[in-house]
Parts: sequence; C-alpha cells; structure tokens
Amino acid sequence: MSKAHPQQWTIHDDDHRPSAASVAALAQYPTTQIADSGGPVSVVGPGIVHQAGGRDFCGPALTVWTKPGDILFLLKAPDLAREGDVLVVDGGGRPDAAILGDIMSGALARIGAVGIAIDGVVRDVDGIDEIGLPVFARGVYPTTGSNEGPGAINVDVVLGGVAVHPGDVVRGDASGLVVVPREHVDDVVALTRAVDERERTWTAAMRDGAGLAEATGVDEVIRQRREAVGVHLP
Ligand SMILES: O=C([O-])CC(=O)C(=O)O
Ligand SMILES: [Mg+2]
Repeated sequence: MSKAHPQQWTIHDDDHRPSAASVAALAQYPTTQIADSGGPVSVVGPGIVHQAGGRDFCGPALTVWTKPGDILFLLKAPDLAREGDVLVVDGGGRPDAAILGDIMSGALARIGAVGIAIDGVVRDVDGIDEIGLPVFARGVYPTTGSNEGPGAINVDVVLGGVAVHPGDVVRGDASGLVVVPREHVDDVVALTRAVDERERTWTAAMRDGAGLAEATGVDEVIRQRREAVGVHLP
C-alpha cells in the first residue's frame, strides 16, 4: 500500500483512448478467452471481484491513484471522464475506508462511463445496484476515509498487481477483469478470435457426438506428454 505516487497532485487530460471500433471488437469476447489468447494481456489478481451493478463491460481506463482511503481525486474524476470509459482506481487495497459509493457511481453513469474497477473497497451497494453501473472492488465497508489528497488522475496505476496506463482497455465480466495495453488491442482481438474459433470447433464436435477428450484432441496431448517425460505404458 503506497501512501505516495511519483505524480501525485497531477491531473492529465490527454486522450490515449483506442478507437471505439477496437474497444467494441474486444468487447465481443469474454475475459476467459482474452486471458487464454496468449497475447499481451494482464489478468487482474484475485481479490478484486464484482460487488454491485452489472457485471459486463469493456472500455478504456480513466485512471486515478489515491492515497489509500482518500476520496479527493475520485470526486474530481468525473470531470475527466468520457462516454465509454472505465474508472480504474489504485487505492492501495485499503480495506477499512470506502472510496466510492452511489453518488460517485451516479455521476459517472450520467457521463456514460461503463464500469468501475477499484483496488480498495466501496459502499452504498444497494444504490449502485439501482444505478446498474458495474463495480468491481476488494470488498465493501460502510465508512469513508479522508478527503484531503494526495491523488492523481490519468497517471500509471496498479490494479490487483497489474500495471494500468490511461487508455488501456479493461474488460470485466462474471469471471473477473483483464487489461489490454492500448497499443495492442487489435492484436489481442485477432488472437482471441482464434481462441473463440477453437472453442466453437470443440462445441460443434461434441454436438455431433464426440466426447470431451476426442473433441479437444487431449488423447494425443497425453500421449506426447507421456513420451516427453519418458513414461511408456502399454
Ligand atoms: O465513499 C465515499 O465517501 C463516496 C460515497 O459515499 C458516494 O459516492 O456515495
Ligand atoms: Mg455515499
């Protein structure tokens, strides 16, 4: 949990967002297939999970770093948000001071933000459920913390052990969160399409009567792995 950031007190408004078409292409695929793509994808560490609102979103990151438990720069963040954005907050994982609730979520929803991912805890879950904006965080806690800074907006942050740069694309669904660097979104879409096609082939084969092992070609993999480790069975 860091109480300082090299760019604390900074607010950037540069637009690093990838094209809406690239974001929409990535949004077609679930986090699981994106994570399986083998491309330059970060998987947000365990512990940051769905807390309130919807579950499904995909959009470029508007990043906030805040002193753990402080809400000053979260209150400013909606001024920098654009339609389609995902608010990503590095709150150092602090568990005993909520840094977002239904008032902030409502302000972001009105601007057209599509999701919120917080390395920290949140509150006002019922209100956020009513608003519907997906919120992922480490947990819930009823009291807020301080309102004095420092913080920073649109700087490099860490979410669940993963680096997030402003404009990187965050995809969330019921399985979790993945982050795709803004300059690699199209590459990851192409790699993920191949995963989807492979899974469709398996499903079609099983629909035609194949078992799981046959459909996935796993017998051949087991044979090769046995050979590799030098096990020779009849
Ligand atoms: O956690 C906080 O202080 C913010 C809050 O309650 C809200 O946005 O409704
Ligand atoms: Mg509140």
